[in-house]
Amino acid sequence: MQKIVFMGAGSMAEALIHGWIKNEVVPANQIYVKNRSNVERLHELRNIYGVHIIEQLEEIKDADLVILAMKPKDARVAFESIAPYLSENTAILSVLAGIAIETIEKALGVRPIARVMPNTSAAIGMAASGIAFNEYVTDSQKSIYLQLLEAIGIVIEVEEDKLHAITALSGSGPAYLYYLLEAWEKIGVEFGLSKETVRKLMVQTIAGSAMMLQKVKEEPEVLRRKVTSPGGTTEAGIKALENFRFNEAIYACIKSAEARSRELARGE
Ligand SMILES: NC(=O)C1=CN([C@@H]2O[C@H](COP(=O)(O)OP(=O)(O)OC[C@H]3O[C@@H](n4cnc5c(N)ncnc54)[C@H](O)[C@@H]3O)[C@@H](O)[C@H]2O)C=CC1
Ligand SMILES: O=C(O)[C@@H]1CCC=N1
Repeated sequence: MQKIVFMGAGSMAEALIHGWIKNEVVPANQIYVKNRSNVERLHELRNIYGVHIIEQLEEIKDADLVILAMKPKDARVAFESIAPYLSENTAILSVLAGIAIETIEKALGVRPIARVMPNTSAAIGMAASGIAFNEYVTDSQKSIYLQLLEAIGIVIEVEEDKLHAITALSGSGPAYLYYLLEAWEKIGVEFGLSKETVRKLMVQTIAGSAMMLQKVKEEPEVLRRKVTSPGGTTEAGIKALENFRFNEAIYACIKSAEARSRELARGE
C-alpha cells in the first residue's frame, strides 16, 4: 500500500502513525493526513513524523487505503465529502466505534472494508485490537492489515457483531483502568502518601498483575486466591467490594458500553 490517507488526524490517527513509523512498518512518506478544519494539527503531525498533508480531497483519488479516523458523530458528513473522490481500487479501514461495515458500504460503495477497534495503548505498541472484514477483503489485504495492527500491539480477528463487545472491553478498557487509578490515588493521598508514590506503586501493580497473567498462565481466580490470606487484608478489601456489588458494577459498565456501541451502529 503506497498511499495511506487518514481522514481525521486526532489521537487514534497519531497512535497508529507513531506505531507504524517507529516500528518501520510504513514509511512516513506513504502516510497522508487530513482534518476537517484544524490545519495546525496537520502541520504538527508533519513536523513530528514527516507525513504528508492532504490539501484538497481530490488528492485521495489515488489512495490505496483510506482510514476513517474521525469521531462517529462526524462520520456522515465525512462520508459525503469523500465519496465522490474514492476510486474503485481504494480500500477502507475504519476505526469508527460502532459504525457498521454495511453503513460504510452504503455510503462509500461496495469495496474492501475492514473495521478495527484498537485502543489508545497503540501509541506505545501495546494496543489490543479486534478486526472484522467484509467479503471483498482479499487474503493478501488481510495479512497486510494484521501486520499493520501487530506493529502496534496484538490483534484478534472476529465476526463483525463481536466488535461491539471488543469496543466495550478493550476499546474503552484503558479508561476504566485510568479511572481505577484515579480512585487509588485519591485514597492513597488521604492516607498521607504522595500522589507520585501511589502512582508508582499502583502502575507497577497493574503491570505486574498483567504480566503474571501472561507468564504464569494461571486463572485470575487462582492468582487472586494466592493473594488472599484467610482473615487477612485482601479478604477484608474483597468483602467490601462484594458489599458494594463490584461484579454487578463491572457487568453494568461493559453492558452499557456494548449497548452504546450498538446504538451508535443504529445511528442513535
Ligand atoms: N480514543 C480511543 O480510545 C479510541 C477511539 N476509537 C475511534 O477512533 C476514532 C477517532 O477517535 P479520536 O482519535 O479519539 O478522535 P479525535 O477527536 O482525537 O480526532 C478526530 C479528528 O477527526 C477530524 N475530523 C472530523 N470530521 C472530519 C472530516 N469530515 N474529515 C476529516 N477529518 C475530520 C477532527 O478534526 C479530529 O481532528 C473515533 O471514531 C473513535 O470511535 C477507536 C478506538 C479507541
Ligand atoms: O469512547 C468511545 O466511543 C471510543 C471507542 C472506544 C474508546 N473510545
